[in-house]
Amino acid sequence: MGEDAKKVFTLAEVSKHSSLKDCWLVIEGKIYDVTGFMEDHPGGEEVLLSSTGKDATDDFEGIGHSSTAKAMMDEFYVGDIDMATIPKKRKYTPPKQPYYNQDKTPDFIIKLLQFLVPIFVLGLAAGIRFYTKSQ
Ligand code: HEM
Repeated sequence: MGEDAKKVFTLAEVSKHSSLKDCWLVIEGKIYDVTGFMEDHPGGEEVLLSSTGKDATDDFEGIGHSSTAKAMMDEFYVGDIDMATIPKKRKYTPPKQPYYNQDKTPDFIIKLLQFLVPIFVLGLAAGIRFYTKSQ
C-alpha cells in the first residue's frame, strides 16, 4: 500500500467524463472513475450521472453511505482534484435590513428626548405632589 502521488485534475478535465460510458466523480478532494461501477451501484446510475461535473461530496454524504460503500471507493480512485477549480459554495448572507426612520427625526433629538421626557415626568409628579400637599 504505497502512498503513490496521483495526478491532479481540474474540474474542467473531470467534467469531460460525465456519461454512462465514462463517469468520474469528485468526492472529498479525490476523483473516482466509477464507469465500471455504474450498473452495480445500488442507488442507480442516473444518480451518479447527476453528480458528475461538480463536487459530489455533499451528494455522497447526504445519502449516508455505509462504511462498506466507502471501502469500495479505493478501487475507483484515479486522481485528485485541483480544489481551486471548484467554485466556492455560496454562503447564505442574510438580507440587509432597511433602516426605518421615515420621519427623518435626527438621532440626537431622539436621544435627547429619551433623556428629557423621564425627567419631565418626574418633575411633573413632584410638582403635583408639592401643590396637592400644600392645599
Ligand atoms: C464512488 C462513489 C460511490 C460508491 C462506491 C457508492 C456505493 C453505494 C453503495 C454500496 C450503496 C448501498 C448502500 C450503502 O452501502 O450505503 C449506495 C447506495 C446509494 N447511493 Fe451510492 N455510491 C457512490 C456515489 C454516490 C453518489 C455520488 C450518489 C449521489 C447522490 C449516490 C447515491 C446513492 C443512493 C441514492 C443510494 C441508495 C440509497 C438507498 O436506496 O437507501 N452514490 N451507494
